[in-house]
Amino acid sequence: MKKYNKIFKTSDLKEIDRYTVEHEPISSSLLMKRAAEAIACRLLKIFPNNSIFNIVSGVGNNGGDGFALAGILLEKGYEVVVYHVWTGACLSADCKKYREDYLARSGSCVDVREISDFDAESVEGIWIDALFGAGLSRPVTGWCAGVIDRINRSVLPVVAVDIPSGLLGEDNAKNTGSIMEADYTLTFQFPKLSFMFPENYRYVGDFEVLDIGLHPEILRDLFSSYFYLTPDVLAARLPKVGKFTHKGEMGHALLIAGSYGMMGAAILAAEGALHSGVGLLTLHLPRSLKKIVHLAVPEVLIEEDVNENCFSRIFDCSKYRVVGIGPGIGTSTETAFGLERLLKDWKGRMLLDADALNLLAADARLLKLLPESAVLTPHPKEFERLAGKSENDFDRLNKLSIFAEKYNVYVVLKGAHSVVATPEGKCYFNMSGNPGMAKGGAGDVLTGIITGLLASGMPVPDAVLTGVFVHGMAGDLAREEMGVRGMKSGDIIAFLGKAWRKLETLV
Ligand SMILES: NC(=O)C1=CN([C@@H]2O[C@H](COP(=O)(O)OP(=O)(O)OC[C@H]3O[C@@H](n4cnc5c(N)ncnc54)[C@H](OP(=O)(O)O)[C@@H]3O)[C@@H](O)[C@H]2O)[C@@H](O)CC1
Ligand SMILES: Nc1ncnc2c1ncn2[C@@H]1O[C@H](COP(=O)(O)OP(=O)(O)O)[C@@H](O)[C@H]1O
Ligand SMILES: [K+]
Repeated sequence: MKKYNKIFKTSDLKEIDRYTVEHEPISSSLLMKRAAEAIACRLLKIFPNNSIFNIVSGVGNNGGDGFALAGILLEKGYEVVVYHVWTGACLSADCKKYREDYLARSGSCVDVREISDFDAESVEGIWIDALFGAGLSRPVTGWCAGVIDRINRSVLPVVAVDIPSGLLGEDNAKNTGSIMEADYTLTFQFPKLSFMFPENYRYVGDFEVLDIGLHPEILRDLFSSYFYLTPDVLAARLPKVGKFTHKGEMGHALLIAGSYGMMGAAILAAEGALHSGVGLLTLHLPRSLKKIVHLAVPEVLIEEDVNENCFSRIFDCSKYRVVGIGPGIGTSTETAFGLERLLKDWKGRMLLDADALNLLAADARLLKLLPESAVLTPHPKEFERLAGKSENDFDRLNKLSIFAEKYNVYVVLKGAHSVVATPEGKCYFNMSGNPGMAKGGAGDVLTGIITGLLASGMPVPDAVLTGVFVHGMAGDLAREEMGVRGMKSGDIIAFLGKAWRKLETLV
């Protein structure tokens, strides 16, 4: 079974590097060349019309990547200038080698030993940031910070090699030094943890992970509690749907959603579940509102609440494999009572979203009633109500992990890189999705998808991770057709079938 890809600490890179050099085996300078070739290849695809490259190199191996890249671009006939910023007196061995190779081919190089040596104003083309990489050990201050600040004031695009210079790989929240504001970051082998945080988008820009063939054994064996989701791994975990499968096997889900004025949430969630393989779906609805839903989603079975306008009580859940509750249910006292009764009675699979989470936050007693391995899908505001304010994105991630462990639940913190925290203290970052999904109702669709997958019997973590990824994938397909502005939450549903097909073809 394919394993989920890990996000390592930047401080782990030295060990991964050392292991690769020893066991592939490959010399460190050839590994650097391989990395530079991967950067060159991607760079020329992103900027097909650019002919001038201004590479800012430091003295470590990130600077070495810069010189190796400069050599490759020079050979291809591009105009290249390296600004070699002497941030320290000693060059790493490979930086020295590729600097000498580059100079031997009459590559243009400006030695920058103080800020007055660095003129960023008359420059054309694009900037390549190879000043500091994973070896950054402290915030960047002094005249080196001036180099970063001048590039940040430039209007030219900036592409960071491995990591924007000055950005710390994990907790960057208290960094007071200068940090490069890249438009793109081309990072080696795995994304760095700090790339996942909204706070750092202004530095990282859009990032891509380049496979530079670091040794699979060390990537497998080195510990990390952080992972990122890729379609190949999820596809390999999709259960087969057999020829003689019947609807009973695909599972019967109960969705408790909607209230007066919020029936759209129920419809979106129901559609999400129906397009994610559920065998049977029952929607539990306030009495007066069932007609609207039956016309919109004829495939669902409907169960009426005793209350006209909101959810108040469920009497028997025994026939369901999963109960999903929350989208659009409101927070009335009747609904709070209904949720409390449900939590006291139901110990099976469960997903809680939206107002169900707000009700949990309002009454901490309810948290203790959560069934084992329940799934919670808060957005950041809902999570704040549940777990309190966070000082910054890194702090929020820690809180999330602690919360998931404490209550023995899976928590999906929704966002551009939604993160799934597990009861075992692991965190999985989603890599699909786009800002076109930042629209009301997108979360309701996700609730439906995960509820549907839980009904089909998939292991809980696989159902949650697959649901989060495929939701983003459908959003990405919708964006391809109608763009970030043109798409709406219902379009995520419209493209769910194609997203499933795409994932299934990777098996
Ligand atoms: N791992 C791999 O498999 C591969 C890795 N590769 C590349 O290697 C990069 C990591 O290289 P690296 O370890 O040499 O670190 P890098 O960031 O270039 O420089 C460290 C230097 O900066 C200095 N320094 C630090 N902070 C500072 C500050 N605030 N202000 C001033 N100086 C500061 C530090 O000094 P010191 O802390 O020792 O005083 C040291 O001199 C990685 O990001 C990737 O690009 C690829 O080649 C391919 C394979
Ligand atoms: N910028 C973004 N990039 C990727 N996905 C996003 C982005 N903004 C929102 N989403 C996704 O859209 C969904 C929004 O959910 P939520 O905030 O609960 O919306 P609602 O409550 O209106 O349904 C989440 O799954 C989230 O991950
Ligand atoms: K860099």
